[in-house]
Amino acid sequence: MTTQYLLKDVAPLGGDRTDVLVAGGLVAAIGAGAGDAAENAPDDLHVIDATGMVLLPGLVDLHTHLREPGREDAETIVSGTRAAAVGGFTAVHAMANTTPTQDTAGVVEQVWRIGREAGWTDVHPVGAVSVGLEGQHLAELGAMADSAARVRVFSDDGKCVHDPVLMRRALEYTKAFDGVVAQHAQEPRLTEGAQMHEGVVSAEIGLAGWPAVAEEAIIARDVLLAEHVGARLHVCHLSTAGSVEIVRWAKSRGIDVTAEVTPHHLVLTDEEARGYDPVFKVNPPLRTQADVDAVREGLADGTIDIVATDHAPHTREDKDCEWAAAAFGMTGLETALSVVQQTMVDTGRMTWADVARVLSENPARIGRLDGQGRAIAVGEPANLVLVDPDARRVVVPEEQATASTNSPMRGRELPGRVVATFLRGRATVLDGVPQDDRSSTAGGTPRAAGRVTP
Ligand SMILES: NC(=O)N[C@@H](CC(=O)O)C(=O)O
Ligand SMILES: [Zn+2]
Ligand SMILES: [Zn+2]
Repeated sequence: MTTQYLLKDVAPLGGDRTDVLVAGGLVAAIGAGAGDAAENAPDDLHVIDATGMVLLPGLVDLHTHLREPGREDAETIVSGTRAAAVGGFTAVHAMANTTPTQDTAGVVEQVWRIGREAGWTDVHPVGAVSVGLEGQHLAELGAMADSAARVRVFSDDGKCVHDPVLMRRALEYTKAFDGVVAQHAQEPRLTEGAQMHEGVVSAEIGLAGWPAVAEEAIIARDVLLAEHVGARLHVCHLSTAGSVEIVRWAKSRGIDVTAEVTPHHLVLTDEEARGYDPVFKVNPPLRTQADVDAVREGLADGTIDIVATDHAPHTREDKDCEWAAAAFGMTGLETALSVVQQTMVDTGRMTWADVARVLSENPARIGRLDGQGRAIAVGEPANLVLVDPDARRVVVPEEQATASTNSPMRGRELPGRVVATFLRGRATVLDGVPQDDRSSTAGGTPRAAGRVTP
């Protein structure tokens, strides 16, 4: 007998309060009498008083670095997906810049399978566009698409697919199986040695700059290529006002482009670099307040389709050093929803239904996922996250589930708390706590953090 959950007095998508029964892996009943639909086994009915809480479809991340295989000292598939569940996610896309690279059917199947055995979230490996992310030869895109991992998102993330001919070929190939190329838009020559955003702050503190045009030039080229080929394109971690304008223009022209913004680009600026703390070193770099304002506006008006974490865990050795030597990247899975609440919901720019759109529905659609990002309706798979928007907490990276501590939100007070996460009706998180040893119904028992040896 599997546990059934009755969420009492909950507000689906922030709307009217009602009761929701989760049973048999599904949303089994919605409405005042939902509890009556529970099977006659009171011991197995777990009632949650959800007064004041919001129920959303499980979050879907299109851009997560899980680091396994190769850098299990920074994160593993288990620790990263456990962190994702704590953050309210039920599916993540695992970026391809692993060692070995996720550029063959064998490697992506391995990542997918370890994720499935871990049971914290669905894991959808992203396939590399080029062999070894080297930008020379196309990887075996078709074989990855046809593999058990059913790859639909392809990216050399961390590196830009710079060669326009290779980019064109990738768009042509992925079009054949309804895949998408997710581009890390960074003109390499314009960003050689770059350490932070090029602007007033970089000039004042003496760090080499990464100009906005290095991002915008690639996005402009790629939307034109996508139009020419008739393929779909996804823009990773867009960060400048100019990028928002280009994507807005491309969409108005009917080009099949989608774009993401990270939580950190919604809230932090290049002013953070003044303290030379490498926790704020990230690619693309933190930009100016005008850029932050523009990406918020772009997200609110639908120009930017999704928020994706770009969760990029790094070891202390790779981060606790001088700025120039430190790795690019910051963690984000466990704070993403709070940052979106703080910057978009609590400021009146978006509703909770909009949050569901940008953190669940749209990323699931872009990744062509089944059973994720769906409406909260009777008969749908119970991939859900229960949020208490009135809670507040101070971020302590050492207390997070991720294996790394490079959170730029350290010490900040953020609104909102994930109370529970359900993956196909099984609670991966309850009362904010990951459910390491709960027995499961589908997909195996979640495994505790630590390396899974396949
Ligand atoms: N975002 C980052 O600063 N770093 C990412 C790579 C990437 O997303 O470009 C990483 O893999 O560490
Ligand atoms: Zn990137
Ligand atoms: Zn990334």
